[in-house]
Amino acid sequence: MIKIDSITKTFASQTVLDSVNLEIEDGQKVLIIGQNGAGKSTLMKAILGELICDTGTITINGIDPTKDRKKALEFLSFVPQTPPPLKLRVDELCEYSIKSSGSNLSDIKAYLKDLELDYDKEAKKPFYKLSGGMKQKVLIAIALARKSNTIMFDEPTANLDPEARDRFLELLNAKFKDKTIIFISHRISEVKGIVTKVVEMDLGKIVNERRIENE
Ligand SMILES: Nc1ncnc2c1ncn2[C@@H]1O[C@H](COP(=O)(O)OP(=O)(O)OP(=O)(O)O)[C@@H](O)[C@H]1O
Repeated sequence: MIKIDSITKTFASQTVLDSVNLEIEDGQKVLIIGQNGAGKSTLMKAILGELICDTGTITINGIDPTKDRKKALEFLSFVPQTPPPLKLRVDELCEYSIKSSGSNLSDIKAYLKDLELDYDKEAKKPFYKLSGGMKQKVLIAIALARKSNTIMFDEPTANLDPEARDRFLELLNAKFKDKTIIFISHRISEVKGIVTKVVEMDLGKIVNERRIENE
């Protein structure tokens, strides 16, 4: 369970997170929505322990990510909005994740296959030379293969074509029903059919929270 209790963060004179309270139960599929600059990515950074808030607390299964980041990150996988320009080859990147997280190559390959990317064909290419959509697929497969119980995606479908987006959602629905999943997206339609709760942010505040029934 993720518990966010009254967090506030101010940069210079701008309050980008303003007394944010949120509880995410195990297995929930949460969409965080809001306009550019609403504070969505900043909230994710706070959950990941990358950002220390001015006030308030966050716990991931009881662990404060700013105090024991290593332990908190065992529970979390994250796919960023912008893939980093890594010079590592795809196989080296996968190897690095396998070593640091205890995942395995056959899972990564299987998820890439589900996303219609042939690992063997791309393995020797430097990551930065892949197309935007291919990079996103590699990062998604690596994140899914980690054994964490929560997966966070910042705009996961931004670089995916409609067919790849459908495959990504099918994969989550088929194999990740038990995981806690947090999406940031501008459109509910991008993650339709999977989300169980929508959290709307505006100017650093949560302005609306609603549950969604998926048939
Ligand atoms: N390190 C920082 N220093 C100063 N201001 C920052 C920093 N990080 C974020 N901000 C500001 O905080 C506000 C919220 O940014 P954030 O990236 O969280 O928004 P967002 O909701 O994710 O937006 P988008 O939909 O455009 O990705 C913005 O006004 C941004 O300029």
